Amino acid sequence: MRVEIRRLDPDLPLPRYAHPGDAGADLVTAEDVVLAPGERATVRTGVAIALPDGYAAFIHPRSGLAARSGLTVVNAPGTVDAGYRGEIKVTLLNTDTATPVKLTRGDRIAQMVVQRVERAAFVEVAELGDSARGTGGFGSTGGHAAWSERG
Ligand SMILES: O=c1ccn([C@H]2C[C@H](O)[C@@H](COP(=O)(O)OP(=O)(O)OP(=O)(O)O)O2)c(=O)[nH]1
Ligand SMILES: [Mg+2]
Repeated sequence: MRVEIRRLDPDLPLPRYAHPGDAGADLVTAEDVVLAPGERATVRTGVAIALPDGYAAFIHPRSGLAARSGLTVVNAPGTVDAGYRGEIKVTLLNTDTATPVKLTRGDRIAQMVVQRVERAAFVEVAELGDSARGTGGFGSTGGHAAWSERG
């Protein structure tokens, strides 16, 4: 699909899918930033997009950075609305307890997945229809061994 994009920073690359078939296009940071352990920062990506109605873009962490450095996206997945024309930004968090994460302008920091989204018409009713799950949630089907240690 065609998505209009504006480069707000002429020296930075556009979001790019690393391989055919990839769901996420990598976003880069427009800023140099060092995140101390536990620190977060909202960084600019140097791009703005115009998604068609009925679509949204979701900003996800990159697994390699998460696994190797503990870098994540605080509000993952971040939601970019179809109507948003501002610069796309990413709120990063260094979840590591000991090591700072150093990011250099142009580093790929997150990935953006463009998806079709429904617009719901919320219809108020007195009773909801039955379902197999009912109101069970939050571990109702069983949990993890570690849960018992937490009582
Ligand atoms: O990771 C993100 C999340 C959001 N946005 C932009 C695009 C999105 O359309 C807009 C609003 O995002 P959201 O609705 O999540 O934030 P909010 O705190 O509810 O702000 P608002 O009151 O502006 O909706 O901010 C980003 O650039 N990056
Ligand atoms: Mg909002």
